[in-house]
Amino acid sequence: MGKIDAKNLNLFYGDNHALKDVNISLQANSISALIGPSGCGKSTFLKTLNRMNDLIDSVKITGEVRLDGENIYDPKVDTTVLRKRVGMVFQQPNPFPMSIYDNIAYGPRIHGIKNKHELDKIVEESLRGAAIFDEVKDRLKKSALGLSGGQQQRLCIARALAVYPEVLLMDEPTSALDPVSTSKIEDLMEDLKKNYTIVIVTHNMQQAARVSDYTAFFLVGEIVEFDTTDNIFSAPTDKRTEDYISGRFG
Ligand SMILES: Nc1ncnc2c1ncn2[C@@H]1O[C@H](COP(=O)(O)OP(=O)(O)OP(=O)(O)O)[C@@H](O)[C@H]1O
Repeated sequence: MGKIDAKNLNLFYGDNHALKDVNISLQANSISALIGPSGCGKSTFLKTLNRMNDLIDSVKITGEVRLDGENIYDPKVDTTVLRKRVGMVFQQPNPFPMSIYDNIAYGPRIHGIKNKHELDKIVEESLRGAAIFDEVKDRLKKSALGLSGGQQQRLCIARALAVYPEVLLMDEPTSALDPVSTSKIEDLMEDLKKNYTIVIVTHNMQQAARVSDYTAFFLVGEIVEFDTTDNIFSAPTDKRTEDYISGRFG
């Protein structure tokens, strides 16, 4: 059993069958990369892992996604609790228009933490966890919108960490960033996987090869191949995987 197991997972946007019988087991304390051409269902699959697709009216989902063995699509599941356990970082850094401190304290406050001392501790721990504390410690009360793009993205990672998640979903987290910020986030991911299960969508093959332990290759809604990143990049078993990673299509 993995930290997350998808079983016969299908997703339809109206008539569009966007995920076709996806079966995959994602291991704890590892980074799994989702790769594949545009429109093949990577983001859709990522969003099924914390039920973000529930927010779209036309969506129909069959099959299961198990988190620690329990189906997150069971009607009894509280999606607020689920999304606390399975946090998400988006492509564009999206800090709230408030102070750096309040960005991080936002989630914990919603979950009922009011004590200032406790919040101070969470804010510092989360910023340290996202390797940005030293850069912002003297301006915690200043607006988060004054940070650079790379700093904003690390702030968003810190914000995700502040509610003590178990899984971090990252949808192309570095595609809007310069190479230096990208490299900082990649180093950070390596560090974070000691404590979290990370799933990342990336268009960047080099990034998938650099940071991930496992790679899933998606094509028109199906997983063609899922294996260790070493195997996917050095000895793929499916010709379509080989063609994609060698740049013959996509
Ligand atoms: N909100 C939505 N409503 C309807 N169809 C959608 C929606 N989001 C995605 N789709 C469709 O589902 C399919 C998969 O899209 P998805 O965004 O998951 O692909 P992707 O692999 O992440 O693509 P990209 O690499 O371009 O981000 C596409 O056909 C897309 O048009």
